[in-house]
Amino acid sequence: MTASPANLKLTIVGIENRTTTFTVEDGMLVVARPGEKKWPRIRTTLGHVLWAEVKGDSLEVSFLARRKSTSPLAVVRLTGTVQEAEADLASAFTESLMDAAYAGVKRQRKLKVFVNPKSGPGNGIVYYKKRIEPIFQAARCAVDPTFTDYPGHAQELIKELDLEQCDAVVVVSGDGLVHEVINGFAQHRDPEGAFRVPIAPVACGSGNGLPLNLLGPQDGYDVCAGALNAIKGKPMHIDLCSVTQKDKTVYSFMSQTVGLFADLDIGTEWLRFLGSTRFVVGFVIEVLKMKRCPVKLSIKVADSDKKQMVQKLHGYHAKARACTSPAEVPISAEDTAADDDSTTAPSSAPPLSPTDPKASSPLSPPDSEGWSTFVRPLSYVYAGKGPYVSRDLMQFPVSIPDDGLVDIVAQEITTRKAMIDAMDESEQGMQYWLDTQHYFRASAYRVEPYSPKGCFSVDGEEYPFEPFQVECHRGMATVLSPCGYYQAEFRLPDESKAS
Ligand SMILES: Nc1ncnc2c1ncn2[C@@H]1O[C@H](COP(=O)(O)OP(=O)(O)OP(=O)(O)O)[C@@H](O)[C@H]1O
Repeated sequence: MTASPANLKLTIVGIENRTTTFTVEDGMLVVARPGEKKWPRIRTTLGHVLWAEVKGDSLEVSFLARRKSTSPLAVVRLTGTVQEAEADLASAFTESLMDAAYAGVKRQRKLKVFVNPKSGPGNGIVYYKKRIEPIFQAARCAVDPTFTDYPGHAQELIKELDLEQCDAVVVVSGDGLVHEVINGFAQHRDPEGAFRVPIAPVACGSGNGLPLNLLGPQDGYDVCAGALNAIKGKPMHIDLCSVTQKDKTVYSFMSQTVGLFADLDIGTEWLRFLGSTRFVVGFVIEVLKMKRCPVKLSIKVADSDKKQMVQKLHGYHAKARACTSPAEVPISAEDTAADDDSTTAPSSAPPLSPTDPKASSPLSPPDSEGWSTFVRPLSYVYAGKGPYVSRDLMQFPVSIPDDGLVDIVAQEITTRKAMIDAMDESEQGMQYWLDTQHYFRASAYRVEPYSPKGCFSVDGEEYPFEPFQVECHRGMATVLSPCGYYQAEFRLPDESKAS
């Protein structure tokens, strides 16, 4: 049989004594099972095929598929007996199907898996055993699982990771355990080699910013989509931020915050049972308190024009989508402010409305080294990489994965109503357009508290409320991604209304 993915077809009668026809057409696997009542015709992309083989007279085809376009992914494993007359055709079919399903991807990855039994509402172990492990087994991956026993357990083990024996580190948890893995890599005897090992997050926590950014809002919380990404995702570089306090440095892949959102992150541990709703409830509680954030914020600004930042994002996405492989995703010179002139002043004044009486820049002029100071009273400072920090909040909508710039939101004190209203479409990042929400892209920034009391959160984990400096390091870590860029759509407000 001269099988190519365009014309593959196999009809056998050996699966549950029914005639089953497998067809590959237009990059899809179609399985027709006329006698099957519940799911007679399954259609799924070749990328969702986990395994296909004939061994002796046994056929197995395993894949992920959705019953409806909005359903989560489910594992389907079809096994049956192949008659002697069908054997050659079935072997040729499964070999061609596997070639197409794993084009450009190493089969049977070696996966180091961490499962946090305590993350989010505490479903990690159940999800792992019932939904994730069967996918790894179907794909014949070599899996080394650890159920973490205490905070810091994953970090201790990752420091000693045998890099030769690991194609990816899978983190079945929230963002806190990813933070541990990143900092374990930094302490590895070969940190450069360790940071080349890609991380594949599978969402089981409360925030799950990283899986949302990599898999998008539809699949971000789908543990099957996360498992598939671990098996087939392609390496994508992301920036890390070093956060230095006194003589200690930690690495942050997602966020650093002081003020309202830090109080929320740290102060709502008791609401963990609510899952991601914890952050919505916590936000309302903190807005009602409306505390000031007593800090001095200094920034090495690269960009602060909101519309231009959106246009740059769109330019980046257009190029990224034109690439077939994440490794090819380019960053154009005009998108890479971190390269040469990251210490220059903002390209234009922040977009305050023309009638705003305070329509002067909220930043002091830059000093000789390019540092400016934010000069208005603050409610919070929220900085980070990656658009989503949780399902309900696209905090950094114009973030680009590896351009060496960290996004910084400086929220000026405003009314409670304005803060609550702004959260209305915060899952689409619409708070970005608030006049009182100042947004900078920067190579570095510093925060110096004026008061001894407060909370400081890095990737959702608590750190001392003491001065800190952050520097963004271009492409320092690696994650797995289905497409090579953050999957979050963000438009100019007039475009959003038009659609
Ligand atoms: N067995 C364990 N018992 C208690 N804590 C643990 C255990 N294993 C890991 N941890 C810690 O649990 C903390 C929270 O984990 P994680 O961030 O993964 O979940 P989450 O907070 O629910 O999610 P998110 O960070 O996305 O909001 C991390 O600081 C991690 O170190």
